[in-house]
Amino acid sequence: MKEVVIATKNSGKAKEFERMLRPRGFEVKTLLDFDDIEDVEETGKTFEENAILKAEAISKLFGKIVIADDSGLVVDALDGRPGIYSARYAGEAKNDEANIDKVLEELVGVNEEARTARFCCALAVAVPSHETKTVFGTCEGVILQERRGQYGFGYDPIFYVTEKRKTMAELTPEEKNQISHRSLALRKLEEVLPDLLG
Ligand SMILES: O=c1nc[nH]c2c1ncn2[C@H]1C[C@H](O)[C@@H](COP(=O)(O)OP(=O)(O)OP(=O)(O)O)O1
Ligand SMILES: [Mg+2]
Repeated sequence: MKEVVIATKNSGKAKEFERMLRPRGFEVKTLLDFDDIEDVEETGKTFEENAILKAEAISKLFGKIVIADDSGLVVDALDGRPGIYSARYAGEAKNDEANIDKVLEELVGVNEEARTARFCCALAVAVPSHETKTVFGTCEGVILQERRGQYGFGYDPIFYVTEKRKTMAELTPEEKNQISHRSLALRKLEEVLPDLLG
């Protein structure tokens, strides 16, 4: 089985990559499979820049091809926040529940039509001695006033996908992987780098 390393410590992302890549014949390794790998500082100004920082740092460390994912929630009524700061929106501790509470509080009094948002995902592939490639995927939705659903991770319970009439957290993992920003970006990656994932 071919191995692919994803430079993430997020178990929600890790499960999604496993579910998407295992049927394509890959064994997925993430940073959760290794001890003591330091966090790569996300000092970029865009999802792409942060994905490149993570992919290149871990590729250099392992001497291998590495894919990194930088993603987040962009809310129109909040001028694009939490955006690249999604993981630590309510504080350094990276707490999904606190992050959701903060977004809901900031949107109190904002009516449904103005609660549009999108999930964004930049994937970067770092190949030793080659130029790093990036792709980008988005998924449009609306922020509800309360949580719904048990699946997924992060902001999924408050992100309503209009065409599915469900929140991301009400979709099964398979259903989420058919429409998500992450799966769209991965499909683009297959087009850009067919030798890697084809
Ligand atoms: O499908 C998603 N469904 C719900 N929430 C999501 C999704 N995709 C990203 N998100 C949220 C989670 C986290 O608050 C932030 C990602 O931040 P991001 O820095 O890319 O990841 P992270 O720090 O959790 O792990 P790592 O950097 O090790 O990959 O956006
Ligand atoms: Mg991060």
